[in-house]
Amino acid sequence: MKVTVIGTGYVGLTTGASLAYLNHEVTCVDTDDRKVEQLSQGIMPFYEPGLHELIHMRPDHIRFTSSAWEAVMDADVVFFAVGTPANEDGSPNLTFLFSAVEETIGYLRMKSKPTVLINKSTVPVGTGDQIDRKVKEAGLANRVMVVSNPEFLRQGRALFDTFYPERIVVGGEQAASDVLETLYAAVLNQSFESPLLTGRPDGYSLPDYIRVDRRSAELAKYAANAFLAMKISFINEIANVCDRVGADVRQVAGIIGADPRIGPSFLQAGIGYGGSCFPKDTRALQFIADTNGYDFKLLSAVIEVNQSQKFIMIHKLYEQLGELAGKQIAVLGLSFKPGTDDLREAPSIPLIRTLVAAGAKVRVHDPVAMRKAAALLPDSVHFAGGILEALSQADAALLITEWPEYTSMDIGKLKSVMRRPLVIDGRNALNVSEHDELEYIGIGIGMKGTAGYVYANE
Ligand SMILES: NC(=O)C1=CN([C@@H]2O[C@H](COP(=O)(O)OP(=O)(O)OC[C@H]3O[C@@H](n4cnc5c(N)ncnc54)[C@H](O)[C@@H]3O)[C@@H](O)[C@H]2O)C=CC1
Ligand SMILES: O=C(O)[C@H]1O[C@H](OP(=O)(O)OP(=O)(O)OC[C@H]2O[C@@H](n3ccc(=O)[nH]c3=O)[C@H](O)[C@@H]2O)[C@H](O)[C@@H](O)[C@@H]1O
Repeated sequence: MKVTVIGTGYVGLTTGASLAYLNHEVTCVDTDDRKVEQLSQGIMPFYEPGLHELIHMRPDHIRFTSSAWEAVMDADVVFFAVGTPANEDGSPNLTFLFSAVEETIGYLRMKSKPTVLINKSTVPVGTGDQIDRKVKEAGLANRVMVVSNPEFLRQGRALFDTFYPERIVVGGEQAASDVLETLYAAVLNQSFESPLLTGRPDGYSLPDYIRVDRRSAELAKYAANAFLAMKISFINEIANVCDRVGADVRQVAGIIGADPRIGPSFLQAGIGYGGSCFPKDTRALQFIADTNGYDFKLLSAVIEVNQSQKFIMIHKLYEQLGELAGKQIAVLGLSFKPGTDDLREAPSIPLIRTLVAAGAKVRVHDPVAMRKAAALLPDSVHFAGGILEALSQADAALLITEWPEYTSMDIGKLKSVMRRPLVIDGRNALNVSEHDELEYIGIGIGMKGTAGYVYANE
């Protein structure tokens, strides 16, 4: 099929690259000329494992342009995958989406070929209906259909999630979802050769193709993210109780997660969720509920817990060091999670700003996100060329992102360069043994000193 993807961010580029790999003819459009120029030269605008290689596997099936005109005129389907960032009040900003929609509809007026408009951006319920109304007002109802096709990929695992999804959700009329079933046929019946080194996961079963109405598809996207965010805030609250009563949240999570009604995933306690989606989508759902006359109390608590959770690291640091002024602090990890250089809503940024404001000398390290972080952090922050340089002479180290480089660190070496061997692990990710003699503090696991774990009330 001839596919046009509008927006070449994490979602658009992943969608375009994977459909090109599956032998569709893909044109990716972006208003950012610099991005288009880079992509045309084979340079990735962001870090996503395997994406660069995937695009190079089908160079004849994918092209990049900043002009939507030709791409839309030729297309069987047009994806919208532009950003829907949060406004000040939490509502999603739909300016980019409607600008792309208006432009596309303008071109569709001059085209007789049937076209399906597929919205992949995360949008409030009713947005698809609004697009549909615009299509009808333009007199295109007989040849243009509008569907919602929410995206569930995770950054850092975008290709894996795209080739091996649990479900593909399509909201819209039957004829349009039939077109998408053909478009995604290779994924739905897994009739492609895996482009990923990992291959098809053991025990993987074919994805469900879920046909629903457009509004349910739109709401399901927010509901999925809100539920996952709720699991994280829940386990973080349990972790905070663990710290006070002398229990280990890792053990508690293991026990509750063994119940299939709860499930083991998204029960990793730490300093909370970040990224471009959970924070924005939870606020958006709260806004949607609110403006429709419903006070979503549970969701408000999820958001509130997450906002304070990151600062638990600072409290723990004060407890240990008393005063932060003049102290040297190493920060390991800047991106909002491993496998990405994305810093949107990354807890590292407010944490580092707080440390600097308290007078601490901060050295940071991240395997991929340092270049992007430079623009967001105070000038006094030192960007270390390596992990040991970051830790050198540190009074304490904060582990913010659980990159494998950090979790596999040689503890002996780490201790040998630090002034005080104090590590606060915001992800409970370090494997610290009895003999390490590290002052190790996690989230909801007490403090490990030479006398074993010590809890707040002991
Ligand atoms: N990042 C993620 O992991 C996921 C994101 N989503 C949703 O997908 C949507 C896109 O997210 P990302 O890919 O992260 O966004 P992004 O911010 O990485 O990329 C959006 C792209 O759209 C381009 N753009 C904006 N207006 C345009 C226009 N009128 N015409 C052409 N290009 C235009 C921008 O220049 C940018 O390159 C959002 O609604 C997000 O909530 C959904 C699932 C996963
Ligand atoms: O709508 C989106 O954009 C996407 O949002 C998330 O994906 P992503 O933000 O890439 O990352 P996750 O792996 O879900 O992690 C989000 C945050 O939660 C944190 N997290 C995750 C799991 C956990 O147990 N504990 C925890 O603190 C991570 O550190 C990270 O900061 C969802 O997992 C995707 O399904 C969804 O498509």
